[in-house]
Order: sequence, then structure tokens, then C-alpha cells
Amino acid sequence: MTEKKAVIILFGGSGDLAKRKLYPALFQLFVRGDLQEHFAVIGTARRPWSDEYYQEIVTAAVTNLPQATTKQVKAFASHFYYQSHDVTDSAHYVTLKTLAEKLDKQYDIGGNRIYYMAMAPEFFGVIAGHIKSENLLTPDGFNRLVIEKPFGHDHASAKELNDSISATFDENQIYRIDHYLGKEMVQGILALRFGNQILEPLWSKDYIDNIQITLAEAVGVEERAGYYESSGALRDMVQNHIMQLMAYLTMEKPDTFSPEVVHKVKDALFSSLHRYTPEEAAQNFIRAQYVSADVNGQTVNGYRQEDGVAEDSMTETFVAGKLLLDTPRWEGTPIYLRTGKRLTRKSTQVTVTFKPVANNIFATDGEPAAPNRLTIYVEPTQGYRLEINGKTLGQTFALSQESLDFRHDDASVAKAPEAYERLLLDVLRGDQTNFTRWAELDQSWQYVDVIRQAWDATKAMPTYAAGTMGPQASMDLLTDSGRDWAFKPTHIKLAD
Ligand SMILES: NC(=O)C1=CN([C@@H]2O[C@H](COP(=O)(O)OP(=O)(O)OC[C@H]3O[C@@H](n4cnc5c(N)ncnc54)[C@H](OP(=O)(O)O)[C@@H]3O)[C@@H](O)[C@H]2O)C=CC1
Ligand SMILES: O=C1O[C@H](COP(=O)(O)O)[C@@H](O)[C@H](O)[C@H]1O
Repeated sequence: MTEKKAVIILFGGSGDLAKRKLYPALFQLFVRGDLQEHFAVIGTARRPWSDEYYQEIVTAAVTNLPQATTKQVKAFASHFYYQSHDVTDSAHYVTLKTLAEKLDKQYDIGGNRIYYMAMAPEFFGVIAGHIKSENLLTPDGFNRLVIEKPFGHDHASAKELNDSISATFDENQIYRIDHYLGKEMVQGILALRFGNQILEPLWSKDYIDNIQITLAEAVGVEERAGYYESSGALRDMVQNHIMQLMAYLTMEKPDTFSPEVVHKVKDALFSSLHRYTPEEAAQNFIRAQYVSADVNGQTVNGYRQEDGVAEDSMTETFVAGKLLLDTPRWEGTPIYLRTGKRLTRKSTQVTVTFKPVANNIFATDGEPAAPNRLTIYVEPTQGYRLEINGKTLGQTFALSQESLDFRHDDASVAKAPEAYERLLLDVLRGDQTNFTRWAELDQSWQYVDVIRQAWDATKAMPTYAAGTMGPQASMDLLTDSGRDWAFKPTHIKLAD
């Protein structure tokens, strides 16, 4: 493995994301040797911390990780420096530049810079503007911008944001994070699709009846009402994570596995989203909000009773919908998606239901054979299950459903890199495959805006009881065409 070199300037160094995700991910890269001697992190935020205090914060964030030894943690934390900095004040960028140059020399980095925006999105454009106006970009090595979600609030604000960062960074320097793209089993969709001759030729409307994507969460809004109230499930989960999963499930096969080619086929896929009129969107996408319920003997708050949520909040905590693609491969094949908070249990999974065999010669009553079904378990379980028909044991010839199951074991899952670790390594390596591009967001925001527009035209906010899999209307989306959600958990598990 070649050691990676960079000065990482982290805007929002005292924030929750930095402490919970970024420091642990960087530490794992350090332990694995991807980062060794030639890196430095400059954390910035307004609070007046010293380098020593900042290093204590970083130490606390990584000290309890399973692989952490005191020696390693100390060596790791010594690479961290702090600058008190208000991102709106251009004078601070001058000192930031000087410090970055000093550390570049000290650690023999060669001019590489990563600018990580772990702050509220309203600051993204301001920071990018100052990086340019105060000449922070280095001519010698690489300059890469990592930008957190949410990337905009709607199409107009996403475009405005994109224009503002694009005034400083080229598209090939921008790494827009969608942490689902860093998940093992999301990346595994590509392996499954394009690495198996038994699947690849069947992956189309000719053989597949429907695809279902579920991102179910057991938790409620937690402490994030401030953000979630203005977001809701459609913007928080559908526009980004679900759309990305959908693209990996349905895009054409890239000729090579390179970022440019993967993005080219993804761009084409996003351009083929079948756009609904607002009336069609209202029929094909439903929303709802969770209400209080007794779950496993405990009363669980409804969304409107959560801290920071308005009593008359019109924010949806659940979305289900039917999406169509205008491509020869998928014309007419429904892709059902749903996501929500306070559902029966945490589970991200995909189910691909194949069409039943034509002319079931084993049926005496003309009944079709059960359809084959492939389930991809993304999280917390990670693995696959293929349901097939076999002969029922015994004398009479009848079909019975059997399954081929594979699960990654817990120990291997625990050892595998976490999403942020994978993505940070990709940034260090300069691999943009697992990041989103503007062309995709351009399309997905336009798609989602129509749904929002349709919902905003009505005052109705349907509800579902906490601990269930959403409202009846979500089931009706499928039952109307004789289908059913494949994932129907019964045992409620609100805490993981
Ligand atoms: N937390 C999470 O799990 C996730 C977060 N994200 C995204 O990551 C980003 C950061 O989120 P999160 O860490 O939770 O947010 P926090 O509110 O915890 O952190 C915000 C950071 O910004 C700093 N800050 C605020 N205003 C200024 C300013 N004017 N100048 C300089 N620094 C400032 C704060 O420090 P100070 O107050 O000292 O200035 C703090 O370090 C957001 O875009 C969020 O949507 C995405 C996915 C998950
Ligand atoms: O981006 C987000 O994702 C989380 C769910 O992520 P997961 O990795 O736990 O599946 C969600 O809770 C949050 O609301 C959203 O902002």
C-alpha cells in the first residue's frame, strides 16, 4: 500500500460529524497504514481552542475504538492542529493558508490539500469563495473539496450551491458525500450485477417484475429536529440515498470500472427517470408522519411531540412511491421505494422479484410457480438470499420454495472499513466513483421537486403508528397491481 499524503483542512472541526465519524475514520486509515507520517489535519471552528485541547478532543473520539493502543492514539493525535476561525471572515483564510504551508513543509506533503466542509450547508459557498479569493489552492499537488449533505434543499438551491463551489473547484475536484455509496453492500450491488452470468442477462423488464428498495429506520427524529423539520424523509433519504441505490440497481453495465465510465452510465440512468406531472406524483408517491403508539409495553412519542418539532408540523417522516424509468431495459417495470423513521425495525434491503416461469408444467390447477426473488441485505444484516423453486420432498411432484442464503458473519463485518473510512480513502486516492456528480443531482432534485410540489398542494398529512411499517396507503401502492411489499417484519425492534 502506498502512503497517502495531504493537509486536510476540516471546516467544522469541533462538530458532531467530525467527532463521531471523521476522526474515527481517519484513525482507522492511520492504523491500516494508509495515512502514516505525511499528513496533517487543521481543524477549524469559532470556539477558541488550542492545539493541545483539540488533540484531547481527537484523542477522546478515537480512544475507545477496538484497535486503539495508547501509543497509536498519541501518534495519531499529534498530527492535528487547530485554528479558531469564522468562515465568513476572509482574514482567517490568510492565517489558514500560512499554517497549511508550514505543515506541508513540516510533514513533506508536496502541496496536496483536502478541504472538508463538515458544516451547515449555508456556509459551503462562502468557504469555497474564500478558498479561491485568498489563494489557498496549491499549484503543486492536488486540491480536493469534500462536501457533506444536504446538497441543497430543492433544485434551485442545489444549483446555486453547485454554481458557487464550481467557481472555485472543477467537477473532478469535488467529492460530494453520500455515505450510502460507502457502504459495503451498496458497492456489492455492482459486484452482484456485473460479476454473475446467472444474473446479468436476466436483469431487465423481460425477466424482472419489480424492484423494491426499503430504508427503514427504527429511531425517531432524535436530536435533529432543527434540521429534519425543514427536510423531511423525501429530501433526507429519497433524493440522495434511495436514488443512488436505485441507480446502482438499474444502470447499464459500464464498459470498465473507472469513475468516468461509471458516472457516464449513471448520468444516463438519471436522465431516464420518468418524470411525473404533479397529479401523477400525488398518485404514485405518498407521505405520512408517525404518531404515538405503545411499542413493546412502552409509549413512544409521535413526531409532533418530539423536542423541537412544531405541534402542527407538516414534515413527513415516511415516504413510499413507485418510480419508473424510460429506458428500453426498464420500461414499465415498477421500482417501489419506501423509507421512514420509527418503523418496525432498522433494515436497508432490496428485493428483486423475477417474473414467474411461463407455463408452469408442475401445476395441475394452472397456478403460476412462485416467482424467484433475490434479496440484498444492506444493513444491519449484510448478505443475499435467492428464493428458488425446488421439488417438494416426497413422491408427488410439486414445487416448494427454497432459499439459497449467504450472510457475512458479524466478525468480518466488524473488521471491514466503515463507510466514512472507505470514502475518505477514496478522496485521498482521488477516486470519484463513490461520490455523486452534479448531473445526477440535477436530475434527482428535479424529480423530487415535483413530488414536493404535489404534496404542498394538499393540507393532508396521513399518519402511521410508531413501530409499524407505515400507513395503509403504502401497501395500497402495490396491492392495486396485485403486488406486495416483500419485507414485512412483525417483531418490533425500536432500539438496535
Ligand atoms: N452529524 C451527523 O451525523 C451528520 C452530519 N452531516 C452533515 O455534516 C455537516 C456538519 O454537521 P454536524 O457536525 O452535525 O454539525 P454541528 O452543528 O455539530 O457542527 C457544526 C460545526 O461548524 C462550526 N461552525 C458553525 N458556524 C461557524 C462559523 N461561522 N465559522 C466557523 N465554524 C463554524 C461549529 O463550531 P463552532 O460553533 O465552534 O463555530 C461546529 O464545529 C452538516 O452539513 C450536516 O448536514 C451529514 C451526515 C451525518
Ligand atoms: O443521511 C442520513 O442517514 C441516516 C441513516 O443512515 P444509516 O447509515 O444509519 O442507514 C438517517 O438517520 C438520517 O436521518 C439521514 O440524514
